[in-house]
Amino acid sequence: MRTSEAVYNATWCRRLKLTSQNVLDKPCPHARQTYHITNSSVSEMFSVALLAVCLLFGLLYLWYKNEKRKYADLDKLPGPTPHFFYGNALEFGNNIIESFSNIERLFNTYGPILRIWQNGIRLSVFVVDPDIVEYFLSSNVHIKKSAGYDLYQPWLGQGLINNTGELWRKHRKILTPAFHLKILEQFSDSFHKAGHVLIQKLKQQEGKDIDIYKFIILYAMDAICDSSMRIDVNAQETGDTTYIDAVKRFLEIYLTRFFSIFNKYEFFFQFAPEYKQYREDIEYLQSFTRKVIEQRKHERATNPVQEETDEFGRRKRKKVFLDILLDSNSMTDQEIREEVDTFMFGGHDTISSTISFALFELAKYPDLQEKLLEEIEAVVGVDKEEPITLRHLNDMGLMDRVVKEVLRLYPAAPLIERELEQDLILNGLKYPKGTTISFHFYIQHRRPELFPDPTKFDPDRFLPENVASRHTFAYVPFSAGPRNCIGQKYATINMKITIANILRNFEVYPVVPAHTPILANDAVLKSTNGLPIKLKLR
Ligand code: HEM
Repeated sequence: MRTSEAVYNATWCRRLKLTSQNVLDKPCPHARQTYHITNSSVSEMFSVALLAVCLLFGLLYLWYKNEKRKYADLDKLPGPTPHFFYGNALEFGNNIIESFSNIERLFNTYGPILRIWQNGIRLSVFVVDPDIVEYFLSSNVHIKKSAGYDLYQPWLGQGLINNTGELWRKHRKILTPAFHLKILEQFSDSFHKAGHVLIQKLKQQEGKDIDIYKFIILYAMDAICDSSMRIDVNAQETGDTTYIDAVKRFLEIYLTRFFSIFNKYEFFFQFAPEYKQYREDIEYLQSFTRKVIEQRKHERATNPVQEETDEFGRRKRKKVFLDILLDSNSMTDQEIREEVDTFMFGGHDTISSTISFALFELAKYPDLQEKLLEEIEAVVGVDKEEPITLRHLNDMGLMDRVVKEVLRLYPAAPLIERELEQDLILNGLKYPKGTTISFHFYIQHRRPELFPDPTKFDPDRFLPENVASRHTFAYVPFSAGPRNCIGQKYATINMKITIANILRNFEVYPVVPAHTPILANDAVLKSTNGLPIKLKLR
């Protein structure tokens, strides 16, 4: 026994009228008692802790079972065997090429509607069945985007692509007039102006193997900035790809995070090696937009007249997209910045990808090119400088079918998602609130049941008689229903004018040996190994 303890016990024994002799000669009852109290409190504490842990695990287990039970019906859908913790998250691979081809494999294995456990307790339904696609996309209730869209937020904030509910309704209402045909009509000037530079740049590439995407993306930057914000960024002249590169890196990380188990959470992702660059890119992209807005505000303040002339049409131009936001008076500076970022994102990459795929496909079909040229010349005339108007485009049936067929084979937005905000019963299955519905347009557009001989490039699929016999929701490159693409008309006009201008100036050839694109989805469908073609001046 230690001295201090003996003194302590002796004191207590005196108080209890025992002699120190008794205390010190015999085993002291208090000393024993003290020892026993310590021992039992540790074991008691241990038991309580154990009980608490068991209880916690028990509760977690019950919660896990309960969460899983919500999906009892949907779990009956075909799909790969899930792991209890990470579900089917490992099915997608580690990069955008793997995830793209793995999704195709899943549909080939399990059919047009399958279930994927995102983790142990959250389930997604993947669909390429037009009936189910119609049910969800045409709904006014199921308009909420899935949690995956939150990954856009660091860049796009609460812009139109991300937001939902009342905020979405308010912004959609403010923005819709910006895409009125009257406004779009003026945009053809911008497409011609930027297109003129594109043709000059392409002339310097005559006879060479070129990746056409690299030229079109700079063109699209000039076109979107001029048409919707009336700002000259001169991307084609300067060859400055800083903005484009930052978008590319952001989107690649976006899709990798989308399918990752941990990195989709900022808490984990902040430790990833690419995090610093990611943050710098976002800062660059947002400061670019802030500058554009400030520039426009300054111009409006110094030159309040809303009508301008330009070197091409000398037309009087009215409000553009950014003016409508600035005039709305019901949006904060941050909301305006987020919508401009959203339009920059929606407006340049999708269009560039589609125009590039169109030229890549047309290069393989010289007869089709000739027919298109005949159509263009019959409608617009043989003068290559004659601007193509919306009225001209209305008379170009073949061009319309070609662009539609390109978007069938290469839908620029190949995957979109919704998250259910309430329970529903569909085809006898309960879809609980929180279920993610994934629509895979790339796979759907290549289903042989919907498009026979699906890999064949055949614009005649869009002849009226062929369209009439198809499900209305078999072909949905711009989505459909209340949350369809607000930029659909803008995109179509831009793409048709650009393709027509290139065909008026060049014959397009494939490279030798033939090139097979390796496709991937980084939110926009891309060829990861480029889209090489050859041009010959007409
Ligand atoms: C080939 C070109 C394009 C394709 C294939 C395309 C496709 C789509 C698709 C499929 C959606 C639905 C997204 C979803 O539900 O998650 C969408 C939405 C959207 N698109 Fe496009 N898009 C294109 C061009 C454009 C352009 C040029 C702009 C803007 C100038 C634009 C702006 C938007 C916006 C803001 C939304 C969100 C609409 C909303 O939720 O209310 N898009 N687009």
